Amino acid sequence: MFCLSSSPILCHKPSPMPSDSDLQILRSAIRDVVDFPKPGIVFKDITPVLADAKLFRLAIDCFAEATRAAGAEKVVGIDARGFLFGAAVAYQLGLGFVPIRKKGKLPYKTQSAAYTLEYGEAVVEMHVDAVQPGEKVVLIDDLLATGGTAAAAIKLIELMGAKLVEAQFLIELDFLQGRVNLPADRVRAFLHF
Ligand SMILES: O=P(O)(O)OC[C@H]1O[C@H](OP(=O)(O)OP(=O)(O)O)[C@H](O)[C@@H]1O
Ligand SMILES: Nc1ncnc2[nH]cnc12
Repeated sequence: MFCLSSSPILCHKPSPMPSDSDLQILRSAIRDVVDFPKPGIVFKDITPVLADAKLFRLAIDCFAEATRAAGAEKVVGIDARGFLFGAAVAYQLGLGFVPIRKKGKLPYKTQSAAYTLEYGEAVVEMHVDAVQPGEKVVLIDDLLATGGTAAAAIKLIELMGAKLVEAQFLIELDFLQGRVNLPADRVRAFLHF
């Protein structure tokens, strides 16, 4: 699309925020898989959302409208499911996309952060030049459980001097209270379980 605006975000029509009934349809498409990847975990499977064109668009519209409203200048997505939503949102809004990856996958100089999550522990990394000091970034992932992964990602963003304007998730597992490990006033989830 040709555009005269100096702000890339203004080049794109705002996406409509999905209605409550749309969110209900989206919620009912999330599949529970019991005892995956470990006994005792009820895994929230988003693949039925990804596979359905209308539902995938609804999910992207949720993130895109919130990201636009937050005034983000860049989208950061978490390996791997955060890439599926984050990259599409960045494209939709005309913003750059930055991957935070599991240890050993990024080729250039990295900053790293260790963390624990609902079913394990890991290390995530981000390229040292991926975000700029003062840059407004939105963090996107599919799911907030204990908040360990997102807290590590936010630590990387802030170590680089960028400003987290919002951390956004398609799903929040409310009973795990992951928000307490994050800046709760800048956390948004579209579906709650
Ligand atoms: O809030 P937490 O307890 O930290 O858990 C949430 C994280 O767990 C899942 O990622 P996972 O590490 O399974 O990686 P994947 O996206 O590659 O499947 C999910 O996509 C979040 O990133
Ligand atoms: N219960 C869960 N389902 C899907 N992804 C997760 N990541 C952490 N906990 C999860």
